[in-house]
Amino acid sequence: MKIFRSALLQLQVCEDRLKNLERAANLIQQAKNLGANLVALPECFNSPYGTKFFEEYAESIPNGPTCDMLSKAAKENNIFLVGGTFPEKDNNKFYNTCTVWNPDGQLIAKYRKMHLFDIDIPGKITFKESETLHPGNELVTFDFQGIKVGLGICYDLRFEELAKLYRIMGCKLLIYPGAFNMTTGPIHWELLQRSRALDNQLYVFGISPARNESGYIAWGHSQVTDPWGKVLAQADAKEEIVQADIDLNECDDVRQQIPIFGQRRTDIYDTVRKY
Ligand SMILES: NC(=O)CC(=O)C(=O)O
Repeated sequence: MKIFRSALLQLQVCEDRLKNLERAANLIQQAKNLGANLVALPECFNSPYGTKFFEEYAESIPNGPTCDMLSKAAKENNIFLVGGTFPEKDNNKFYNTCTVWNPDGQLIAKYRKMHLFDIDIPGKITFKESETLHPGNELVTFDFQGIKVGLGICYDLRFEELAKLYRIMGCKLLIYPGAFNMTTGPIHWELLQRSRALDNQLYVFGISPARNESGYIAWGHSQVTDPWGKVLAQADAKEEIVQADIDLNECDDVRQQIPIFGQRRTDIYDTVRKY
């Protein structure tokens, strides 16, 4: 499918897991009513974003209320659903994990955040995901009706090598559920997505929770960027659905007209996956 409608769900997340799931299910249905066939949720959509919440809200995959909701919503609405992220528990370890569901409600991909968000900007923000989480060690793609889609989560956006490897693997779309904050969001969120899109000549989706009022405050501004690096659609801070019609001919056009991928000097440098 070369042209399809996508919907990014900038969900308002609260401390009540079941309310978050209900609200997400409702927005998914609204997205379907708008004609979307690829729908994506934000990072940490079943819980507030914070190391003190991860263990309490963690579920094993594919068992648990969050997977149940995602599977049912994908099936009932006959859509591909990128289930944002939620804390995963596996063998007493915790991960920040994205699941993807097909229109039959089957789990078709699972990606664990590879680069944990450990930063310290004095007087602004200190965050250490590695206090409770383990990183994932695998790149993950899925097939959306003939299109290869690569997955990353939030801080992963900052690592160009990951995006480049997905390009090398043949991706035309990268999807990043993410929750940037009020310090890094205004300066980096849009720029990073445009950079990944431009460098790799592919579409990039960034899906944030809506702005909340306390704790870790999400920047919002969920965004769709095209392979020219142009922002096609962007949310403000509140809950909303960002809808965009994606034309993959744009990827082919930019790749043909500015053929940088084949012009890389891989005799001098390269980006290599080590497993
Ligand atoms: N929350 C993240 O993982 C990343 C982030 O906010 C940033 O890179 O800035």
